[in-house]
Amino acid sequence: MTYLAELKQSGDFLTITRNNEFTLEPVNFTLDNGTLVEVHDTGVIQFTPAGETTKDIVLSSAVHGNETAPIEICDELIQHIITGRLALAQRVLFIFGNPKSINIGQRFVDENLNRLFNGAHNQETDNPEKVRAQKLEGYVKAFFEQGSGERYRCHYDLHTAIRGSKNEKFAVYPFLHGKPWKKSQLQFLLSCGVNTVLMMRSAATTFSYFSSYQFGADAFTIELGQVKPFGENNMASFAKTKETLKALISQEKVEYKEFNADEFELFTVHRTINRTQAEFSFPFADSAENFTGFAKGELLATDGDKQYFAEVEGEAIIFPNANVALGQRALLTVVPLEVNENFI
Ligand SMILES: O=C(O)CCC(=O)N[C@@H](CCC(=O)O)C(=O)O
Ligand SMILES: [Zn+2]
Repeated sequence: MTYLAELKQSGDFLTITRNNEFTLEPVNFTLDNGTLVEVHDTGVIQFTPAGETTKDIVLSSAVHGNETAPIEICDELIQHIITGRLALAQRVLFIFGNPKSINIGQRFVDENLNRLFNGAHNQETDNPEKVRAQKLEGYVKAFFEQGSGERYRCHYDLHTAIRGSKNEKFAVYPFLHGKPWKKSQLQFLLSCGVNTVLMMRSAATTFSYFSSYQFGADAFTIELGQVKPFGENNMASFAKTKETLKALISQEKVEYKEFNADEFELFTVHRTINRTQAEFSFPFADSAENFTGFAKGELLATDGDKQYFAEVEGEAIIFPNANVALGQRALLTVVPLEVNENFI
């Protein structure tokens, strides 16, 4: 195995992944502490500690290759695990989603990988992202289904946002089809430094929705900050996230402080505005931040000859992106949500 010795010595799975953009020969080996390391593919590495475990944890990053801070967080965790600096207490599957997009420093190569999950990759044309989405679904399926007995499943898909945000860190809580939102998961997010959460109201083709819907995993897309090139991230601003993820994977149990609704800003999606025409624009500048609120009646977007106006006082924008492919989401709008009986 050309890369096995290098991986064992350095733990630098990210470089090995970046040097093998589309495929990587599977290998496995055992660390001195008894943890089994299995490389399933480029960017896909699984750790199974010796002894009893109770949780199956998926940590993904680089689903968009230009979102480097989450990549750096996972890279460090993987290196610390392989070099013995961090001993695991739980099963963990790390995924660098789109290696080629990391190397070109772009959100994606041909198609947004994070719109190709939950079966959306089955559409007509084939491209590397479609092939990759199908493979990643298979690795996550195998990982969760390998776990025997009653086990806890979670998948945290780590991103950063294109624009700045009034709430620097926030999470997207995939639609749960009426199942209750979990306060314990909000406590995990708060421990990561994330106090702002959007509750989605419809099915999606995102990685986090896939794990939530298909395997009942507690899952989020977690926006940890703003897109920056490698080396330009202020890693100090991710310290709480790193520490919380480290505790999650290296401890048998993790205690979070008591839930207090006052510590959170919760939103629910008011609507999704898709780009259907080539002529699509926003009236606001590229510098407009996520969570910017609009007065009722203010223009939000123009799609061809259709104009969208804020329907609710304070309707706020999330993920505005006029450059998405036709038919894809160009804007989410959200309105505040209070903790209610659907939170347990
Ligand atoms: O900043 C943006 O416009 C997008 C940032 C990002 O990649 N967000 C995810 C959210 C996925 C979700 O809705 O769960 C995405 O757009 O894929
Ligand atoms: Zn992203």
